[in-house]
Amino acid sequence: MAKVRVHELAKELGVESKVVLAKLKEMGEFVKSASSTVEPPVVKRFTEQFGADLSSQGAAKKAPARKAPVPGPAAPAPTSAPAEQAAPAAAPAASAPSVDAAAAPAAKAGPRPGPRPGPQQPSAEEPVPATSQESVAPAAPAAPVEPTEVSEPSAPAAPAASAAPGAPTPKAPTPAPRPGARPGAPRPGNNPFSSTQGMGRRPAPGRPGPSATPDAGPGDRPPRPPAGRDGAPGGRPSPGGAPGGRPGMPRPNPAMMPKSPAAFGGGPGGRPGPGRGGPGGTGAGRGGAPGRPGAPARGGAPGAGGARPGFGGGPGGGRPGGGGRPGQRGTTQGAFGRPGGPSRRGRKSKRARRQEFEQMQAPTIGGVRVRKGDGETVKLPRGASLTDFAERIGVDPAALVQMLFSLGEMVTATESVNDETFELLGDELNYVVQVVSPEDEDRELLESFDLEFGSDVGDEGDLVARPPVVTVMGHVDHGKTKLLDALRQANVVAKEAGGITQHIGAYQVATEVDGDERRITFIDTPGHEAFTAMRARGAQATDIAVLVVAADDGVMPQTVEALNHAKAAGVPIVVAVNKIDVEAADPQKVRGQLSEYGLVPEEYGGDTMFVDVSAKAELNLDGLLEAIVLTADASLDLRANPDQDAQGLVVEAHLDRGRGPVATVLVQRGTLRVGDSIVAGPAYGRVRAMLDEYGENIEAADPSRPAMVLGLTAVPGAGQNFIVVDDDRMARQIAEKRESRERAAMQAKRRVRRTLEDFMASMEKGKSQELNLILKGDVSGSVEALEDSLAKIDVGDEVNLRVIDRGVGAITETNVDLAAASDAIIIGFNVRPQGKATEMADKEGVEIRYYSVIYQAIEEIEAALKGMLKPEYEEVTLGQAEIREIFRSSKIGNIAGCMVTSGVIRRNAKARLIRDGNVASDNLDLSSLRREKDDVTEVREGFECGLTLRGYNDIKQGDVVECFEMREIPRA
Ligand SMILES: Nc1nc2c(ncn2[C@@H]2O[C@H](COP(=O)(O)OP(=O)(O)OP(=O)(O)O)[C@@H](O)[C@H]2O)c(=O)[nH]1
Repeated sequence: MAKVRVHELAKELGVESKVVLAKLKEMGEFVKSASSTVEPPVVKRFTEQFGADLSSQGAAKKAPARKAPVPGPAAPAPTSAPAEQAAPAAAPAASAPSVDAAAAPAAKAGPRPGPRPGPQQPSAEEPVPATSQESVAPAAPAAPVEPTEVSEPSAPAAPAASAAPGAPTPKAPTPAPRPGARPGAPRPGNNPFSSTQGMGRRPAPGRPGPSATPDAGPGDRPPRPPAGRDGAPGGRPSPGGAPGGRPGMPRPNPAMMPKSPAAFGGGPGGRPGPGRGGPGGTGAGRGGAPGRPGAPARGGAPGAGGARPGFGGGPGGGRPGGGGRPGQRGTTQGAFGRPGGPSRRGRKSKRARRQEFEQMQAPTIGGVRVRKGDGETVKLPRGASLTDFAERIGVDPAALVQMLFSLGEMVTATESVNDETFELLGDELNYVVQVVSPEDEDRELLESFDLEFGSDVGDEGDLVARPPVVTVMGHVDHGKTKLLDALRQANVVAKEAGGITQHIGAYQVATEVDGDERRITFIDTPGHEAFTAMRARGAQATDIAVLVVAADDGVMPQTVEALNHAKAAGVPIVVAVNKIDVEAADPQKVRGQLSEYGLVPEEYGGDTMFVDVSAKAELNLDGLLEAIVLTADASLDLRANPDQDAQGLVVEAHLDRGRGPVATVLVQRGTLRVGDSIVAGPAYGRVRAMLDEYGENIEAADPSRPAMVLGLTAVPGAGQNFIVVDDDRMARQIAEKRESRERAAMQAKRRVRRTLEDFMASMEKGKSQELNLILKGDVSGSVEALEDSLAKIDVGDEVNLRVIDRGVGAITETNVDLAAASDAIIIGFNVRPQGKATEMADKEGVEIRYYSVIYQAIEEIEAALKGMLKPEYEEVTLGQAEIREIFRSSKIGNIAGCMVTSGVIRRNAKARLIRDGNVASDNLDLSSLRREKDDVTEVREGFECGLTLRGYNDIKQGDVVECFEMREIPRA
């Protein structure tokens, strides 16, 4: 607040101006007269030191008057405003009258205050009663302060009590004692802030207080109106700053200025306490005495707040009784920003706190710190690598590698990791790792559209028998293809129709078994590779496997392999002992051999049907068909619901020039119809037309029926499932999601590989680079021609081209393996990949390039080689600037004040310093550039600028700074 004049201060304290003048002079303050102004800090100190005494003196004089008000509970009333404000708080606690009110707060506070204990309590009690009466008076001189407190309430109130009781005199005595006690506490006034306030206010009112003497009592001082407040609970409050506080505040007393929260109460709780107490005391002295004294006292006691202020004094303490309030006050103070400083905390926080947090979260395993999870689930596709896992949980793959190493497992970042290892890592890092197969992922995707693949809709009654789907497997050259061809011819229906003319990947034949026409569907792709590939995709198209064994050759490696695959898939086997037309045929031997593998012929008591046939001579083909039907009937329940949206598998697919994507699908359940919206793998569309194996259009395909579907947007992969959905939109959405997932998976694999390649290349090859190629062609002539032409490409010594393998024929998995191991690219000249080579190449990130024209291959490879050449650079001068002035900065170094004389000067460009026409220094970095006070990226000719050259200070007026940059020269 504003400055206060001596006479105002005197008035406030209820004494004569000369008294104040004298005291001020004692304090060493230079004051001339009653109208001299006193600075707030001085007022503060003054009130702290003499306020109590003076006010008590004053109070003494006015005592009478004071009392009046105080006493009655009514006290509050008069006070009105203050009282009211304080009232609320007080109310509760206050058991007693007005005064109590004040105390009340304290009371609550009490708890905390705890400190106060002993002494006070006693006193408190006494006081209490007094309190009730009110009054003020009390205050023993010395004690003054404390007494003021008033408290009343509960024990603690003690202090207050003293004051309060205040009944004038009588109380006084009591108070006295306590005072002592409290006082002990800190000297109230010491804390500049708190005290001040406390005192300040109180004083005023309390003046009386000072006198402690009850006698004088507030009454005397008429002015004391405040007393009223005091009396009223309100009074107290004021100190606290609490609402009540305000009231109290009225007093212009500079001391009150509290502003600083601290002032208020030092301790949160504190403030209230004391102050109030005081009040109580007050009434009379509202302050006066009480206030401060009390405060201090309490404060003291409590220790805590003690200091603070008088008022607040010890919150707890003070209030002895009531610590309760404190609470509140405390809060309030908090609001002010207590001590401390939030700011400081905030400043430090962000970074420091995050680090701390991460540290806490990061367990150290094997010396590596990796952030720990919260037990969340991480789904990984089967065969995922540590890099995949690291990406999902946002950590460095290298840390996981190191961590695993310390756990005893040596795994590279890109290597596929088994489920157990992920489980182990998950446990360590607090994640639940779920290895999800692509099929599971797809299932989830379909579920999100409320679709389910793989099960029939409806109940038993809806299921209808369907033909078995058969795959023919066996050793090389044992006659699989021949047999499939022969069986086509065996198709009774086909025979009538004139034979099958189309190969669509699967076909159906009809035969008669026990007089019934039975159909059988054959997958027209022999060999267990296709069968296995489908299974790898989670597709099981086959119901029965026909194992072809040449009677003249017997069981061979692939025979065993095939039967193992079939067994693993749980597919019943029918053995076709082929080539019985050959002389060397020994069908019995085959039976004997296979028995050793668990396939025991029925005639030997087993359950496997062996059928002797000749594909070439078309012998006993009907017998084989019958055996298939019988086996199906005996071991399988082949039924499906034909009345639902169709589902099934893609058996084969390709891009047809005229018809676009074409896919042969095998319906497994439901009926596929022209016009259906279908999604097959990442392809979708509406079935525009369907053809059967005869090349004829069909409108519908029921379970086990293969059909060639036209109308898809893309070519799906063999083994992928198809499903009919409600509309095209849903089909598109599902397909798009599948596609993006596949793309992401593929990119992830490739990305990893590239990174590794780059790393290895830089490590192993140093400056030179090498392009490894594997050449595959349709004929040896083309491969040689290609290699010769490549050898003639001249791109200098920096790049080496190396053909690490060459050969005739399809691109095989072996080729891909080698390419992956050597970071090579495979060039296919008029050849295509074989088997799973494409799939493997995708997985390994091996690039396969196909050509049918040699010069095109040469051209592209040459371009690739050039792309690998290190770029060449040339210097391009940007501009020059003349140094006109030099500004020296201890921080930045010498700053050149320049005028751009030509071109442009650009920040971060290169620069050279030219002095007297000679290059004084070259290849400098133009690290900062300014126009006026702004950082700029460039300054053009005719403008002034300030610039610095990183780490270079040897500049002089008249020097020229030439700015240039290096630009890449495109290769011819
Ligand atoms: N004598 C005789 N030769 C047969 C019979 N079945 C197949 N062959 C011949 O055996 C050879 C191999 O027949 P494929 O049908 O190509 O045998 P595959 O098992 O399909 O062979 P891959 O496709 O290489 O696995 C051909 O020359 C056929 O003509 C048969 O029943 N009797």
